[in-house]
Amino acid sequence: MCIRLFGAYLLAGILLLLPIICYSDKASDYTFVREAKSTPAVVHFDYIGIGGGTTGCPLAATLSHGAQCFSLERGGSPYGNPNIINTENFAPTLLDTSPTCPAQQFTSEDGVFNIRTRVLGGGSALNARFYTRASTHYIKEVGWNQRMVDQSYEWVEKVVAFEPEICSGRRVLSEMHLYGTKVGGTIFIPRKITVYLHATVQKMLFRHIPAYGVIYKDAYGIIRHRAYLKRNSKKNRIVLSVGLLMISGMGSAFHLRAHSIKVVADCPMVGQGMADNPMNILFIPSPQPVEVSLVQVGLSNHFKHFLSQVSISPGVILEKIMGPLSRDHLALRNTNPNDNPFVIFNYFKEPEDLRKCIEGMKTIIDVVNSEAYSKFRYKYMPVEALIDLLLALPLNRRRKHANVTFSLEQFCIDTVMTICHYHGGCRVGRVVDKGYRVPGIDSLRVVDGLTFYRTRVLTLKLLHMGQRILHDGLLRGSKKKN
Ligand SMILES: Cc1cc2nc3c(=O)[nH]c(=O)nc-3n(C[C@H](O)[C@H](O)[C@H](O)COP(=O)(O)OP(=O)(O)OC[C@H]3O[C@@H](n4cnc5c(N)ncnc54)[C@H](O)[C@@H]3O)c2cc1C
Repeated sequence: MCIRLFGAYLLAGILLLLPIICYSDKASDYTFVREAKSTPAVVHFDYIGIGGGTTGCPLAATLSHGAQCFSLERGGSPYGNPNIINTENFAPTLLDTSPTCPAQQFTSEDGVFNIRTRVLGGGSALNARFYTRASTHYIKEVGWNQRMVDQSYEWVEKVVAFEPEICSGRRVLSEMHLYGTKVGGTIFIPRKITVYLHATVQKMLFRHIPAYGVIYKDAYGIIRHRAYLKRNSKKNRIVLSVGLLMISGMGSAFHLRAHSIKVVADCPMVGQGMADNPMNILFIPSPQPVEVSLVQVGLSNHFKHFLSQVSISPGVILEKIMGPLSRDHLALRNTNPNDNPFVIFNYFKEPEDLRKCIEGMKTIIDVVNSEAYSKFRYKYMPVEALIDLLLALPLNRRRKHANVTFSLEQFCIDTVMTICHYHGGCRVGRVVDKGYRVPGIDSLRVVDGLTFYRTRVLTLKLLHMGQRILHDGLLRGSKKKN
């Protein structure tokens, strides 16, 4: 599987591809978005969402139908930030290392540079805008409702996703996510959402087993804020992303005790099974100017289209492996939610992943050597020279072996990068059940990218999960059995 990327984000910064001013979104009037430092010390809500990212925003919008919903995001607003709203700043945003920047860099134990997001909208505010539908096989496998899935795709494709268009600029998807999410055929306008920015949740609060609230820190570093679930609410839930599970006391008891964390539930599978889609690239210098754009063509469904377009668009060609079999784990280094954890993905541990990478690279080389591509590369640079050029760049922190130019197997291993599609670590059936509950903790749902085990159909999943949680609350409200 290959994807064409004109300006792979890390390389683009290094290689200074041509900046072209394209488009920028205007900040919307978000009266429900506030700074955490100006908030009361104690608040009560029906739902508390931790993290205002790709998962958190649409979930909050969905859950706010008929309930008071509170969303806590550790980053700031993407609006007015030129690094986020303009496509040409894609690479500089990812290379920014300032303490509050939207893209918090980390390096996995594999020696591969990676990104954690820190901004309202999360990955949707930063990412490369590549969107695909999931296969019907996948939808059946995870047990989702096909009718609702189809409806959701229609909505996503009408409101959020759009056809690739060179120089169309970036859209901040969180705007769509916060304003309305379609559930069961209706667009809800989330008047009952309150979003706090620069609100870093420190941990969840448990009374015996039920989760009943969270403690969060504001931009001044003050940890006096508390948000509690309303006691008399029929619907109350905390919905969070995974990292905080361990800090809050859910994980391997052995690991938690090593960090002096009180064990709420011994869940040894939390953090296990982490995978990341490995990415390998070739950079092909072109005698012709290269226009900057993000990932806009996926070859899974559009391979023929891609090949037909190759002659007009030189640049970087990459391949990534979707749903790699190689997996490893995530563990805490300390109890600060802002610090990066220990993460190892063990890329290419499984021979099948390596086989796919070699196949992908062979396809890329065939494209580069094709007649159609010839005017977009220098004739005196054979593929070996392109590989040598790549090796001269700080792609990762891995050892480069002597045979890397001649062995595609070694090339894959030594030059592996990431496309930031890490997943696993809190898988359905291992940590959470099909309703995204940690068994035994009814007031808690864990929904984020780490609950995936294979592919990426996030927006769709959120629409589905929001409806499930709502439905669950409504059933509880009417005293029906769960
Ligand atoms: C550079 C890049 C390019 C990508 N390109 C694509 C692409 O083209 N197509 C695609 O489908 N996917 C892409 N992805 C992946 C996609 O964006 C992610 O899979 C998705 O955003 C994950 O959603 P999430 O809700 O799990 O996490 P996020 O969207 O990262 O949201 C997590 C949020 O939680 C907040 N948070 C974390 N801890 C706390 C805390 N303690 N308190 C309060 N808030 C907290 C974070 O600040 C963040 O905003 C890309 C990702 C990156 C980084």
